[in-house]
Amino acid sequence: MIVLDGKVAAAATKDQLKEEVDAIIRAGRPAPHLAAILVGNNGASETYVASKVKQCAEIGFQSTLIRLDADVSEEHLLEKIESLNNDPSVDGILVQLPLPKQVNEQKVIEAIDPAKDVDGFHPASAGKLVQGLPTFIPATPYGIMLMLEHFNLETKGKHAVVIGRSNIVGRPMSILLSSNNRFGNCTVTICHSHTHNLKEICLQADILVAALGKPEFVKADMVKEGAIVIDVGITRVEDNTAKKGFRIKGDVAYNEVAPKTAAITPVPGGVGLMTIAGLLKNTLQAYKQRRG
Ligand SMILES: Nc1nc(=O)c2c([nH]1)NC[C@@H]1CN(c3ccc(C(=O)N[C@@H](CCC(=O)O)C(=O)O)cc3)C=[N+]21
Repeated sequence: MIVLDGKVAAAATKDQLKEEVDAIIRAGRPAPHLAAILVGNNGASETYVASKVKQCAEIGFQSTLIRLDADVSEEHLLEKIESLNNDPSVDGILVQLPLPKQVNEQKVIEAIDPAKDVDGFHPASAGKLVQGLPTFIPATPYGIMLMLEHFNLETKGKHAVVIGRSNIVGRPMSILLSSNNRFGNCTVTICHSHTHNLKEICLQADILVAALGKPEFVKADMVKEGAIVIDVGITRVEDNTAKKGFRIKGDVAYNEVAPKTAAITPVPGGVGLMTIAGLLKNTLQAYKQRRG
């Protein structure tokens, strides 16, 4: 069994990015610039956005963090996005989700200039992904692809089962795995809350992607011997023995599942770190497309 270490794979991606940014800076050109909008003060969102900003600095990107109050109006948030759309120094725009209930998330996603849509959540980006056209791939599925690439795992012809059909992970992941490319060409089954016989379907998976957001949902009796297991879950569960008062749990019961697998991603330290690597890669891509 190999542990698909996100720290190792993300470091490799970031080293490549840093080299490219160094060359850009040496040429006297401006650095790629990511603008992130964080609304309110959700603990997990704070952690993720802080990590994104820090990692931008590590590879030489410029970043701007815009913080808005939890009770911000939709109108004000849309105005902020419009000003970032119109700011030529901004290459990528990220609005951290989830948003408070007075804001229509879909409206916000559609307000972002597709040329700066480094999350790949805009319907124009999602549509291109479905048609196999070049686009911004949502960061988590992109990160998983980079992980498969780093560890040189084969996907062609395999049966991939994706649990979860969200616009940010499950659905784009299933599209990528079924696409005609190096880390696709799978036969894909998408499972969700209405799926009958989930366990039997999971047992047929050569590649099992758990992206449903239920801690330790995937048990050993749902996993085929020798499968590749990708755990996208990151739920904070209360734990008074932990320093911060919580622990992070994946969607896979790691301890019982890992021994059966050929390869598995840990949580934390797996897909989450690759998600940020995917976002950074998209930001450099946006820079190149916008500024040559
Ligand atoms: N517009 C938008 N884009 C996103 O890409 C987006 C989002 N909204 N909302 C929330 C999800 C979640 N997400 C993560 C990013 C990093 C880690 C990460 O770094 N995880 C580390 C640390 C975990 C921790 O310490 O909490 C790990 O898994 O080892 C996890 C999850 C991005 N998301």
